[in-house]
Amino acid sequence: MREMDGKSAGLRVDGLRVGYRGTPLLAGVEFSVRPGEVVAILGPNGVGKSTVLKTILGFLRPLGGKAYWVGKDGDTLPPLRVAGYVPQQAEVAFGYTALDYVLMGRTPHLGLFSAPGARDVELARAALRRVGVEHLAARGVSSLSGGEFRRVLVARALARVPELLVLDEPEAHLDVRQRLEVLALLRELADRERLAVLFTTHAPEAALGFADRAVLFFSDGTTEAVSLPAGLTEGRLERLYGVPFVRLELPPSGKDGVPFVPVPVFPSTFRQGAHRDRGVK
Ligand SMILES: Nc1ncnc2c1ncn2[C@@H]1O[C@H](COP(=O)(O)OP(=O)(O)OP(=O)(O)O)[C@@H](O)[C@H]1O
Repeated sequence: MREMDGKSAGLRVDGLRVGYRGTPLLAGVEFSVRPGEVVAILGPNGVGKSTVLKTILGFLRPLGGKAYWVGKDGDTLPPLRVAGYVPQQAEVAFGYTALDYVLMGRTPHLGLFSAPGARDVELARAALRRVGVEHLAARGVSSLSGGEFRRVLVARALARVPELLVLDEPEAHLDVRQRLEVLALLRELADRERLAVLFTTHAPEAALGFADRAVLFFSDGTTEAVSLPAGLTEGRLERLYGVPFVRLELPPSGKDGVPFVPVPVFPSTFRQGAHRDRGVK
């Protein structure tokens, strides 16, 4: 891999400050995602995870710092130029088939006023095939299950033939098996096709099972990038969510097995509603 100013190819996020109307939510966001790597962002509701993704992609202006893509040949580009994006919420377009919907992912490659051609259709079909739902090509997107629609959204991002895949809570609202399959697909896209993959999640076990590193966004506005599995300690998770965690050690299951899972412990004070009385007396 060629280096530029000592920097590997991939996404670089340098001292990013994000927020709205000049008021920062998070500062000093610093991490990288190289081709073939999966990086997970973890943090409580409302801390700014989606805001960071949108800022990296250029939909929002940074309050400070920058995010850029270093290409294989050393060129620096805005990340949006090389990215496929799977938003947290996507409009289900009534009247569109899954194939039409995935074809929308080709839009940045089409000339002004030009319709998708045979190659666009082939790339869209290939994207549906890669996520295992080519058989749904002719189905209306509004008739798809949550899990099927998630895969179609990933296919729409892949139809751009991206080098970077950015996903906002890709496994939200899915059952355990579907979550596993979507996360395994992300790992496979990184391992087999050398995509750089960045995703947000509320599940520490999703990061532990499938990511190389995690970036933690704390509610005090600070952030920390940690290696996995070692960096996802009970102490850091408690600081992240304000809930104690215990470590469940797992039996060795081969060299790639996850050695432990952090489990949240819901304190009895919450069960009894005591937290609502805190500070009242
Ligand atoms: N357009 C906007 N203008 C002003 N504030 C906004 C805007 N969009 C989001 N926010 C606020 O910024 C904060 C961070 O929102 P964001 O969606 O980035 O959080 P998140 O970490 O992705 O949350 P969740 O886990 O609930 O999806 C929230 O308080 C939200 O209300």
